[in-house]
Amino acid sequence: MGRVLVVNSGSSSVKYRLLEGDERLASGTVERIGEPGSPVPDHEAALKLIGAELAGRGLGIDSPELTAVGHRVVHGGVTFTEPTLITDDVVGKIEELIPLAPLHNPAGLAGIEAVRRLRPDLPQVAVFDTAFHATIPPAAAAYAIDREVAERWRIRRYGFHGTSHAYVSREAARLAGTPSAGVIVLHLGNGASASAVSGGRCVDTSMGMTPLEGLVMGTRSGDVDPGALLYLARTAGMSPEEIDTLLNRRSGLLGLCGDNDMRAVQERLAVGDPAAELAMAVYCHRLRKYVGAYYAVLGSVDVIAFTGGVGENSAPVRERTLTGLERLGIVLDPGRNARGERTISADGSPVRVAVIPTDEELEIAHQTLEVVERHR
Ligand SMILES: Nc1ncnc2c1ncn2[C@@H]1O[C@H](COP(=O)(O)OP(=O)(O)O)[C@@H](O)[C@H]1O
Ligand SMILES: CC(=O)OP(=O)(O)O
Ligand SMILES: [Mg+2]
Repeated sequence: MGRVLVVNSGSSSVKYRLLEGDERLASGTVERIGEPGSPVPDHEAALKLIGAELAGRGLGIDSPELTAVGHRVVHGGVTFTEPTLITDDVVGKIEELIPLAPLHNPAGLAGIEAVRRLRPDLPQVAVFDTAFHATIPPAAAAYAIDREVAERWRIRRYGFHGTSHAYVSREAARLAGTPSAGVIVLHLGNGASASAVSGGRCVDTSMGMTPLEGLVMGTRSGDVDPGALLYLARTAGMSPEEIDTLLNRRSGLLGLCGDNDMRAVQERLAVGDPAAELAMAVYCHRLRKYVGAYYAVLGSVDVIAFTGGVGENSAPVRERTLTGLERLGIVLDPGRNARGERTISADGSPVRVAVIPTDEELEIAHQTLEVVERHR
């Protein structure tokens, strides 16, 4: 057992948790980093706030009881397929990957550097979002573009939210009672991704080279015809930066109806708002398509698991995504779904449908301790 601080740096938030074994000593979130009008201009400022909060409770980075710090690092490229003890060399390699994840990797690095300045001796571990997806076979990982270009520019499917997909698929297999289970995980937060997992190994995922491909998200488009982007560049005269902003920040639910928060979309649905109806319809249609695709990829599915803020809390999304799929052996129980029970499929449904709250921080803590103990 040891005491671990977990720092989960997202593009605009930092979540932290201090754990002793599985016991939570402190936790919190700093949000809206760098947004207009926010009191927190950047990740460094967020980390200072967190450091001060912990120090104020006698639990600061300088406390001798602290065994290690675990950081979420979003992009590990092909370089990192395992949680990794941080050294100067590792930091350099994470820096080299910044062009692949310009919004996310600098945030992870800021946390690592902040701790190193205070406690250069303290073991730190990077836990990569991409690592769980390293097992995806070439048939699913390669894009059908010129091989030389793809290799030179490292263009392939990496996948993200791997810590969540790993944790939730393991819980789902436990629920199914067999480690060889076929599992489809639907991680639906602000970012959203689906994965197909067979016997604990990921075989496909919806996010790609960047966290933009796949499902409809709060502000990100997910799948779009790449031809449309060429058209916007050539004919509409949009710059790469403008297209980036369009797809990452002005699309998804926000682009379709003006609200990126699923709760707001649902409230507008209740009063018959047509833009909210379209947003919900596109969101759930995309999800349903990926469920069908991953069903075929796996060949046999034991559990479909919903997780993330939307997956854990939105009965309407779960219902719209999976109703009418009885011929695939997916039989939802409307009462259980409305109550958000752990199992929301009907008794006797060949495929179990489950709501499994994700816990990225706990998973990062476990992986961090494993790495630190291995290096002892
Ligand atoms: N009761 C709820 N009903 C529907 N959606 C919800 C509910 N609670 C939270 N959400 C949605 O969850 C999303 C955030 O998910 P979360 O996993 O917390 O995000 P993050 O990716 O930042 O960790 C938001 O779109 C929010 O609307
Ligand atoms: C990688 C990614 O999309 O992360 P988030 O959902 O935290 O933005
Ligand atoms: Mg999340």
